[in-house]
Amino acid sequence: MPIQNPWDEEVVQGVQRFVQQKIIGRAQELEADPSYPEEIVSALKELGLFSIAVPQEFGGLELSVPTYAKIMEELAAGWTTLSCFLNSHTSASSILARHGTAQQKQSWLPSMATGELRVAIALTEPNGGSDLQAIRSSARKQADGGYVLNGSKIFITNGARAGAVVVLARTGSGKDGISLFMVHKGLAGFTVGANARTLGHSHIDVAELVFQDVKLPAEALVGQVEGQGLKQMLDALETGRIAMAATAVGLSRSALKAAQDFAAQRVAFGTEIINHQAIQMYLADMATQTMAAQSLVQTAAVVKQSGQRADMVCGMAKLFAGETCAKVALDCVRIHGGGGFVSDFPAERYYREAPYFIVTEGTNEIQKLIIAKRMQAGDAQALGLEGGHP
Ligand SMILES: CC(C)(COP(=O)(O)OP(=O)(O)OC[C@H]1O[C@@H](n2cnc3c(N)ncnc32)[C@H](O)[C@@H]1OP(=O)(O)O)[C@@H](O)C(=O)NCCC(=O)NCCSC(=O)CCS(=O)O
Repeated sequence: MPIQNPWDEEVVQGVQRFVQQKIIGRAQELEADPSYPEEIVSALKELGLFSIAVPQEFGGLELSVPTYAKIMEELAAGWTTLSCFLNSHTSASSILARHGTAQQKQSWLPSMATGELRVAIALTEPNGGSDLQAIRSSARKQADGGYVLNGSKIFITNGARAGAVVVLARTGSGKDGISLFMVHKGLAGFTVGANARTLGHSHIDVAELVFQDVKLPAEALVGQVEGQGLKQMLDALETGRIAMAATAVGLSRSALKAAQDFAAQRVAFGTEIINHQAIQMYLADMATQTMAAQSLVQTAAVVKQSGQRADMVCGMAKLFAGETCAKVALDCVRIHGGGGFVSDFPAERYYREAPYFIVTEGTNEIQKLIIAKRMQAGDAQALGLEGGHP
């Protein structure tokens, strides 16, 4: 019986064609080229991929979460950087689509859909990132209804190239004292600091953003309600975690393919190394773990699409896919032997890129805390994980 995939096949096939025609065989060269791949970003715009979470009435594709996840996987199977161009922008679009006022949607979403306006999300601060309630950036309400924003953010993906940023800031105390703001670049007092140098994805900005007495209009407050920012962001992070888990699956698939191809042509002890059981054991584990991660990511995407709270299963997908990716990338290096340690083969790049999926979008240790907390809340039962123990 054919498996009924939960994603939109036609859209996914279009992305697969793009990856096949424009990326496969070029990723090493693209990664090594220090210039920014404008041509590739433009192609992503032409494909409509900056509009994945934008409702159709604002010019978007309004794709389902399973389709989004599959697209991220396919892009990453070509070059993980492609998915990293899209993740925070898609999270920002979904925040506006789900929580923005009619006026906010009208003024932001059409230009975000074309990619003319790229938007980043800014959570992490110099004093920490795992504990979102500990943020220190503040937005003080003014007599005219506007706000004055102060604080700084670090490690902001696409932060330098984005034309605007969704900023998490304190407007009061406690968990209900956090709000989200749409902040345009170019506002007085908003500066972009240095881009961090990173282990992989050299074309993705990892920027510092500084806000010094930035005057925001009242309309900058997402949804025009204070105190909802933490929940709005935690909800968006569920999709962000699925997206990064799917990207990790794409990378794992590439590492698996590279390892298998190398093993099929490399000769040792009188035969191609793929004929040695030691190598077969690795390949079998890599394939099984990659497929398990792929299935878990799609399960998380289906749960998220259903509208129910999905942080437990999204945490599981991000945890498992991230750890699998790191392991599969390391095994790919092992199978390449010395060749895995030099940049002539992509194995070395996969190995440098993989740890990103352990730490991004909430570290994997944070995912474990979320999973354990939601088990206490009964989500394991809802996901069908409860046993028959009396
Ligand atoms: C670890 C955390 C989850 C800890 O959260 P807290 O313990 O501080 O908060 P909670 O008490 O769990 O929740 C507060 C409040 O929100 C509600 N909630 C929680 N989760 C959700 C959800 N998924 N959807 C909706 N609402 C949610 C919860 O019920 C509480 O409300 P009530 O009390 O019930 O009314 C959190 O701090 C966390 O996730 N930390 C990790 C931060 C993170 O992921 N950072 C990564 C940043 S982005 C990045 O890495 C770069 C990528 S980029 O795109 O640039």
